Amino acid sequence: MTTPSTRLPLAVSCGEPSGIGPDIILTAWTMRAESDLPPFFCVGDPAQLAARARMLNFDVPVTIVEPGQAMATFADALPVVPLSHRVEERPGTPLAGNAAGTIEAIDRAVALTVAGEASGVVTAPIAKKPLYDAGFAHPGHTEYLAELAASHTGTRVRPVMMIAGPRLRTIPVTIHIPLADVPVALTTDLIAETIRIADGDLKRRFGIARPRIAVAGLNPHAGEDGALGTEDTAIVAPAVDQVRAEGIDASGPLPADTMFHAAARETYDVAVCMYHDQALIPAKALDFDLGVNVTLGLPFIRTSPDHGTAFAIAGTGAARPASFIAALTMAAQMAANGRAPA
Ligand SMILES: NC(=O)C1=CN([C@@H]2O[C@H](COP(=O)(O)OP(=O)(O)OC[C@H]3O[C@@H](n4cnc5c(N)ncnc54)[C@H](O)[C@@H]3O)[C@@H](O)[C@H]2O)C=CC1
Ligand SMILES: NCC(=O)COP(=O)(O)O
Repeated sequence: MTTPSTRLPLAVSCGEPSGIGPDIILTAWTMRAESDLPPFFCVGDPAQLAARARMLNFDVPVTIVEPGQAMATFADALPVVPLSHRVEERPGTPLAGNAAGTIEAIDRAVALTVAGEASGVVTAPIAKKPLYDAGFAHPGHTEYLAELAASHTGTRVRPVMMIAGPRLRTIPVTIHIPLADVPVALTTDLIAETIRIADGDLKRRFGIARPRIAVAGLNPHAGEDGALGTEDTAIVAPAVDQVRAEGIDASGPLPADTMFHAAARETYDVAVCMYHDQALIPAKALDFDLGVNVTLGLPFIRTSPDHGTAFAIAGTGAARPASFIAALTMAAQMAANGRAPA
């Protein structure tokens, strides 16, 4: 892996073409000066992006580039590294025929970053269902990026999702699985591994010298000493004990209902939660517009806005770009911190 550099652009994958990905990419580019945006290129279909710009009444010159030309182009035009697949412009309606381009954009953005032509990957949102229908066999970006990373490096990669906002960072140990499967999927090893990855990446990528990690219980009141479920004492607590013995500043299992209020949030740098909604509800409730989805544990930088494809407002001009801008800014900051995992 090449060490990321701030002298490189970020690679933005276009995401679901029928969603608000094109809207937020184009809007962010128009705000590049006022938002002091790090330069980026989009991996996407230039014709589709130009069509969306016209629909939004944006005067955005879309210019096809090689990645190496993006830095020089960014001030005057939106640099686009073109896909080999064409993408049909149909805001609000996901099309099965666009799936190949959506996936190619992720593949190319990762490949260019691994090859040292971009400082990190910022993904615009994908809709899961149209990709599943097209045969995409991964729950989401997070898991797919880990597979791509493993294929580039030859090493197993365990990806960890973190939603990071100005007021709260949370990590779900289990991600896109049915709620009923969560208790079975949770193991002491999985929780301990998640905490270790969080600890390592918060140090390396975010410059937090000794991350304070709060670990949520699974059950109400963290199981109330076994009276409300046994997983907290049998599975979660041993994971916390294990990582504490290794020197990590972890605490828990904590009752999830009382760990997200303002005073409680002052006591930790990240909350490790047991399932998707336990982590994402407080993060999005507090910081939806400024939340960033970061994948920890990868050998390259990846961020994304915390929101989805918002089909109902694609092409209308109603999509707010703030979370995408925060994702760009955070990726650039992580690149400036400059350390890839050992
Ligand atoms: N990083 C990613 O790739 C993510 C993808 N998704 C996918 O997005 C699709 C839609 O998911 P939903 O649950 O409906 O979540 P969503 O985030 O797309 O939309 C939720 C609500 O927030 C609004 N909204 C979202 N982003 C907005 C923005 N930038 N500006 C203004 N309003 C905004 C939408 O209009 C909607 O009312 C699903 O297929 C899901 O899998 C969801 C979250 C993240
Ligand atoms: N709920 C978060 C989400 O769907 C984003 O997932 P991913 O595509 O970044 O893995």
